[in-house]
Amino acid sequence: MSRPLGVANEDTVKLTGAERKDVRRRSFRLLATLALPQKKLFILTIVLVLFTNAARVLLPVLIALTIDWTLPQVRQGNWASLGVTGGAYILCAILAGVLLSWYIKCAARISQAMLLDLRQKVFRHTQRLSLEFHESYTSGRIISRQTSDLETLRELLDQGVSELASSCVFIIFTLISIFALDWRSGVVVCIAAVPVAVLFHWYQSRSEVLYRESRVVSAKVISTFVETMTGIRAVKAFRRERANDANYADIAGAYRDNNVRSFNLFGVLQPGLVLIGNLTVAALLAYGGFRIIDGTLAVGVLVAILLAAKRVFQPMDEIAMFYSSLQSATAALEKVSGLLEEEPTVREPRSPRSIERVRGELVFRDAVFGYGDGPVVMDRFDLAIEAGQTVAVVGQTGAGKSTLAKLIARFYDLRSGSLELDSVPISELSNEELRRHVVMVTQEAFLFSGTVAENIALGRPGASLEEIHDAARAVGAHEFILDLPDGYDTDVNKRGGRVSAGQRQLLSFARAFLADPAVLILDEATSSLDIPSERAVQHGLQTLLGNRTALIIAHRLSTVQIADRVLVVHDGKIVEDGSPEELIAAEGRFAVLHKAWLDSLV
Ligand SMILES: Nc1ncnc2c1ncn2[C@@H]1O[C@H](COP(=O)(O)OP(=O)(O)OP(=O)(O)O)[C@@H](O)[C@H]1O
Repeated sequence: MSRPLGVANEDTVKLTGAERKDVRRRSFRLLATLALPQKKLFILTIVLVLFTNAARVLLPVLIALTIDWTLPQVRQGNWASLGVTGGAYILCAILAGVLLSWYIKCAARISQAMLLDLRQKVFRHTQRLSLEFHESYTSGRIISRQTSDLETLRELLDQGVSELASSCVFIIFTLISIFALDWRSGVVVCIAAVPVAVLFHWYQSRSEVLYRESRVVSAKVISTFVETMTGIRAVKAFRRERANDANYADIAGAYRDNNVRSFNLFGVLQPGLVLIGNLTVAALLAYGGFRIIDGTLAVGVLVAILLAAKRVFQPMDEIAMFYSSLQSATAALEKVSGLLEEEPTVREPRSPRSIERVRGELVFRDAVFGYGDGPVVMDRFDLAIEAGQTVAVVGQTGAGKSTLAKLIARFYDLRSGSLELDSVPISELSNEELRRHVVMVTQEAFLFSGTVAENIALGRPGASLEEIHDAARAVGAHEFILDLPDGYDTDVNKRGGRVSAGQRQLLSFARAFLADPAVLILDEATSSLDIPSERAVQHGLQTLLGNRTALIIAHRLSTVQIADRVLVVHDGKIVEDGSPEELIAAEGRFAVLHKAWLDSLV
């Protein structure tokens, strides 16, 4: 039987005994790592809970004392006894209030610190996970882990835990006080614990599956929403609105049904507890009444016992609520801990090597690669690219051009064989060093929120404004940047700051220029541009390439003209390799592509 590692069994609602044990163990381990740094505050909170509840429990005992001892004393003229019990009562009431307020503050500090820690852990960890993980685990799911699951945990930690601790201590103290007043009545209250335990067990076994299902369905609601909105252009282009509405209504309906079933279950638990509570008080009253007639119980004691018994069942309501949010939060914790258990497939080397003077020579040897467990995309691949060479990679769609680029950038690791940069396997370089030597400019030319200058500076954090301007000038982006509303300080996400696809491309060239890597990869980098814009960026491109090693993946053969060498890739293999002129003369695949391109220009 396989262990439900990471997010593997995330959508399974009914787990086997062993799976359930594993999932619970990792959830509580996570909770423990979050709680551990709050150790001192926890101890203080426990002490406060004990004292607050001791003060609260003393109140009905003091009432019993007043009825059975103080009143007869006052009748005999001893007014000082009233001062003693009255003063003690006021003192206990004030103490209970002050300690309660302190305790609430401590509990809130603990829960907020734990949540902050968890939120950061989830963010940091999901960022660290490899591309392979993100390609199968949709962003919608991650958003649901980060929002709805953490929100469920927040509800539990914010109110649930503190109320549970307080309620339990209160119940125990109250029970002790009942035993102290009259042990026989204490036994009656304890008997009532049997149906309470049966009811909780019934609720727990049914709600566990329901709450796990709730997490799965809630993640689906969020994922569907996020994916529809991210693909809103395609939705509109293909008129998917109506079909999406129906799909969303089904998923949201399933979530509603799940919630209704949870409420129905809770609707049995809560009134069940109230009923048991009322029956116990009635039993105590009947039993106590007979004993007053017998003369074996004082009236004041019975009043205090009844007050205390009512108070034993009062927090049951809160415990029921807590139990419900505990079940929900446990299901959420199962999912979040699963996500945190995932390991990046592309790992940092334990003892990284370093390249002293990087030249930019790339060598694939007997490289085998496939995505995840999928089919082999590159089989026993060999390729050597000299330092400083500009290599264009062409080939049909799906031939493996982008895969080649992504392997050099180490977005994925090879299944076997090696890929070396200046004779050092790239998997032995630290991520930081590899990113310094190899920069990839992608088609999307993603801009982060912030100013134009900040976006260029990403290429080399800490670069001066002068260096940023020089980089923009070098690739021909300076002029259009100056025309933006605030020049280099223009916010790229604000109205007026939005730039065209070609301008975005130039900004990413400037970023890469500033980074000054030894190896530059341009994956379809100019394909989103129209012919005039492409001409405009050609100059920038030439400057950018300079003397570095460059791998250009281009559908448009105009870019190929600036290459020293052309590789034609087919089915993950290099089928032609030579200078553009040689390949045209050889009349192979490249010559056909080249002719078709020339014809298209006419
Ligand atoms: N993330 C992925 N997961 C699984 N298979 C993938 C992934 N990306 C690409 N592939 C597969 O790998 C093969 C090579 O794809 P690749 O993207 O490298 O081709 P390409 O030559 O760049 O194509 P195009 O010119 O259309 O971008 C294809 O069969 C493709 O289906």
